[in-house]
Amino acid sequence: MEATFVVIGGGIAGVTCAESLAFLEPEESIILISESSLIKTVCNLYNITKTLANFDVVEQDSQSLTEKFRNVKVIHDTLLHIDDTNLYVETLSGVQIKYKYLCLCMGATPKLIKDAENIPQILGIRDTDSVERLQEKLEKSKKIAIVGNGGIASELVYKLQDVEVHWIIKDKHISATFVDPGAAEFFQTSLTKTDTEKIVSKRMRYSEEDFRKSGAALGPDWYKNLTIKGGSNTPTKLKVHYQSEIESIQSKNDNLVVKLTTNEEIFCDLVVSATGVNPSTNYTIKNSLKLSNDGGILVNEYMQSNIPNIFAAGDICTTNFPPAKHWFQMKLWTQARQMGCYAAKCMSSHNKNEEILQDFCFEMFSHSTKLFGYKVILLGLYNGQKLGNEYEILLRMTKEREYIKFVLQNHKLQGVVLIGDTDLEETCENLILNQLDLSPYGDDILNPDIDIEDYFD
Ligand SMILES: Cc1cc2nc3c(=O)[nH]c(=O)nc-3n(C[C@H](O)[C@H](O)[C@H](O)COP(=O)(O)OP(=O)(O)OC[C@H]3O[C@@H](n4cnc5c(N)ncnc54)[C@H](O)[C@@H]3O)c2cc1C
Ligand SMILES: NC(=O)C1=CN([C@@H]2O[C@H](COP(=O)(O)OP(=O)(O)OC[C@H]3O[C@@H](n4cnc5c(N)ncnc54)[C@H](OP(=O)(O)O)[C@@H]3O)[C@@H](O)[C@H]2O)C=CC1
Repeated sequence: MEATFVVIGGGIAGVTCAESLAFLEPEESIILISESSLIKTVCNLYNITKTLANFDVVEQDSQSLTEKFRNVKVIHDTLLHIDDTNLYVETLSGVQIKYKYLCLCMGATPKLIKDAENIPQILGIRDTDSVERLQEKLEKSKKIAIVGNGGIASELVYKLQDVEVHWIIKDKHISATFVDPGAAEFFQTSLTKTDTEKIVSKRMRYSEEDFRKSGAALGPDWYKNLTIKGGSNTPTKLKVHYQSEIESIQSKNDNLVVKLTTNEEIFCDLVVSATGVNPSTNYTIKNSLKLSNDGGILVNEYMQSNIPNIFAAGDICTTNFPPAKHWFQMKLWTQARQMGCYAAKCMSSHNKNEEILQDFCFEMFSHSTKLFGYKVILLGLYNGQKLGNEYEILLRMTKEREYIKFVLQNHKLQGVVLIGDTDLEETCENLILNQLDLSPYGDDILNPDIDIEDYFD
């Protein structure tokens, strides 16, 4: 078997890459290798601003892709080996597929705490199977511990019902991968809300029917229609263990004893390790691909690895080019989609010997999500990333309504955190991109009596 373009992985990066190739190269053959018959696709895409987009994510039968694009073939199989000298891949079922260009989009797997190897009550979350396992174990649990202070932990803590939750975080404030201590304080009231008081999400989400197995990472609002309930008949109780790490976990008669670096001990039924991801390395290759310290395939500004006709996109790759001032990589859905699309453009341009222009999406970091029931928009260097101590912060907060943080350097906007319905995303994006001198406006820029949007119209 052979194809001009072979793409591996049925997650958002791989599927977007295959779809984009089909559009850009209608006369060339494309093979997508997906481990399952369900693939992730994006629909109802609309741009909120130049860099921010909202979209629905649906899991579709891979046949829909082949029906839509006659030059795409989907093979349900697993990549085992790449022979990059003779340009073919070998799969688990023994098929060899020759390629001219190969794009690796095999995502990542949860990076669990070390005790997980020996203790089955320590779980991670990545795909629908792992969530089902969590649901099953939770039903029998009265008390659980969650370790990690990023996206998954923040979402789980808000969603869990009928269980006592001990949230173990290294930092002085919650949700540290996304927000600063001020915003964490803003979220505090949400933490103590009862289930019925919690704000219902109105954003993109899966329907019950869509929530099926695919092996790919779950995405925005994955928990929306799920019941994630413990086995306690009392309402959810939460205790946050700040500046704590796990020292050891012992399993005693199906119960776990979690010892923290603060010497505290937690007796619980289950531990959820929400401690980040490791890029997939579940294949072999004849010559070496250069990897970053975190195991990601290093890619240049054209999503190209050190082996010229092997490209990579999404959670499996680590960017290795001087980024634009306001951009940095994070393992997120949006970036996986953008990289999948851009890798397709790069491979196609390479194939046609055309010049490649870097995509606008690498100009500025942008992320739209939901935390503790609030809309959260992060733009540019929203936490002062890359700025050292050389920046100022302007804040405006109205309890339970909005939290706005501007990060300024030399009176120019470098990043923002917008929580709640602020309607400021477009204005802020423009101010970051065009680096307007804001000194004439002073602190008035966040004066609630002034409509910033009008100001900069
Ligand atoms: C619980 C959860 C919630 C999240 N929420 C958000 C959110 O709200 N917003 C956001 O922006 N991001 C979110 N993310 C992150 C986002 O889902 C990922 O960044 C994104 O899906 C990565 O896409 P990908 O295509 O690179 O990888 P994946 O989705 O991991 O897809 C990789 C695919 O490759 C397949 N594969 C692996 N190895 C092989 C092989 N050897 N051969 C063939 N196929 C293989 C896998 O089965 C999988 O289908 C969330 C992640 C999780 C786990
Ligand atoms: N709403 C959203 O946008 C969501 C996004 N996601 C994405 O899905 C992926 C997986 O999510 P998640 O697992 O939460 O990963 P994240 O990278 O978001 O967070 C991992 C957290 O675990 C901490 N950590 C790492 N190792 C340890 C350890 N050994 N002990 C204690 N804490 C540790 C990290 O701290 P430190 O950084 O200090 O190492 C960090 O706080 C991420 O790419 C995430 O961005 C997931 C859910 C929602």
